[in-house]
Amino acid sequence: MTNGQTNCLLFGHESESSLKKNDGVLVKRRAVSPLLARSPLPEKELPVSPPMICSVSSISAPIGWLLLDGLAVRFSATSKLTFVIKLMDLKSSHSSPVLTDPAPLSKSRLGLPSNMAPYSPAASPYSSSGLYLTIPRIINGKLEDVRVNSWLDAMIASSPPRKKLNKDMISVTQLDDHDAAYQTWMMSYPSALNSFHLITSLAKCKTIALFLDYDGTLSPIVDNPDHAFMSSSMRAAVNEAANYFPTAIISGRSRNKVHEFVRLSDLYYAGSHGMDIMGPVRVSKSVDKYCIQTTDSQGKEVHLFQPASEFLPMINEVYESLIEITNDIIGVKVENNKFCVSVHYRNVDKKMWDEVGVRVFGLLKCFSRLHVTHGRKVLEVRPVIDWNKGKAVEFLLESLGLSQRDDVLPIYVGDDRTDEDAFKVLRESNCGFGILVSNVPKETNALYSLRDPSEVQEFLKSLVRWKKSTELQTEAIATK
Ligand SMILES: O=P(O)(O)OC[C@H]1O[C@H](O[C@H]2O[C@H](CO)[C@@H](O)[C@H](O)[C@H]2O)[C@H](O)[C@@H](O)[C@@H]1O
Repeated sequence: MTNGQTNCLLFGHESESSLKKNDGVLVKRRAVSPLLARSPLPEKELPVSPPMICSVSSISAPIGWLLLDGLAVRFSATSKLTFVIKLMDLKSSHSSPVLTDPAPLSKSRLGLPSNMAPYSPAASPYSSSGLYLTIPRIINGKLEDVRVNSWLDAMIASSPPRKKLNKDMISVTQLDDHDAAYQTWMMSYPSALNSFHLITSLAKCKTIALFLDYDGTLSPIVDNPDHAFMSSSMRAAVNEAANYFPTAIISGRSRNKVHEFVRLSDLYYAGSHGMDIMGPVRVSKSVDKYCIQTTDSQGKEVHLFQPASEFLPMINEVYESLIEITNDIIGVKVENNKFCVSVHYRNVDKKMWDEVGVRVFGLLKCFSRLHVTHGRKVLEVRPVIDWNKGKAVEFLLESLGLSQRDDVLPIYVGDDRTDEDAFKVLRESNCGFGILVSNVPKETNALYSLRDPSEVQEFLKSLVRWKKSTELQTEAIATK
């Protein structure tokens, strides 16, 4: 590290910063040398004063990672301006407090030696309260401190650009930088396809339980949420996977809606971010007032678990109000997901995003038992209850008789912030792992990554091929 200008490389944007600091700039840094990235690496927090970010040019993402002389540095800024980052004074004493990984992989029930595990930093849980970083930016040629602390920043940062980069509009250097940033990030979150041998060696003699998110994981992100169809090849891949592994879809959509999209019967469905689960009849004898025994569309006995059932009238009321208060904003779509409501702003002019937020958060002031979380260009209004996709995974594992067992490997595949709850549960329990679907670097509690739904499909097919071949080998050994 040197004083003065330093070359930097934009890592793409991530969703939110966990950093809280009012005076000066606080950065998290992490070495990204290929050698180090393979082992659980302590993150260091580095308070920098005077601020290290001091002048501006061409970074348009509000939050992200920079590669500075081999160190990954997270930055945050309001998005409407562009930034140049120069390193002025790092004051790196190397004695700053060390943030260690809360779930050391060396203790993992996965049996994965720590030096083989892909490093994943301890991501902070996402919060809807926005960002907390003071950062200097240039306004009209003047350097000003800006407190970035709003839901608008979270709305802007909520989703990577979906459209393919237009190679005519963008320089080769920028394309190279984008790719280099992704490749560097993948050292920490390796491709689940490239790491397939490692994954199957972990899965040997274990029951894999599959948990799959829907939008952005099994279906590509599209402008109209009603058109987020699953391809027939993906349906076939999920169906085959469900023949070999207990499989559940866990979606933010209503359970009925996601079932309409997936149209497969041999799996379990959890809608409304896990607040509406139709699962197997539970072996547990404990009485739960939210759990009722019923039959599914095929007449099979199932358990229906709806921990937010008392919120139904409130959710319907807020849904009607949200339609009313946003109907003059072109492009807003309000979706009733039964126990939660989505307010989509993907098709709203960016200039109006602020207004969408003002109205949604304004209305929510009258509903203290509801809160808002951020998804991909969507505000999700949900009951304030201690339930999420992570709890849904735990609930389903227990229902299937697969919890607290060393011979079970749960794998959760998802692309969005609400999936982080599930990644975190698996990460902290050390019994399985998450796979983040993303084609841009993001902070995550997942262990592996896949670029897009087509890679998810390939991964599912590979799991089935592997399972079939191990079964054949076992049969061959048995008949010898
Ligand atoms: O948990 P998920 O299954 O991923 O559901 C999360 C939200 O997914 C849907 O919205 C997202 O996908 C849409 C279709 O591609 C896209 O138009 C939208 O911008 C995305 O946010 C769904 O419509 C929401 O209700 C879910 O909350």
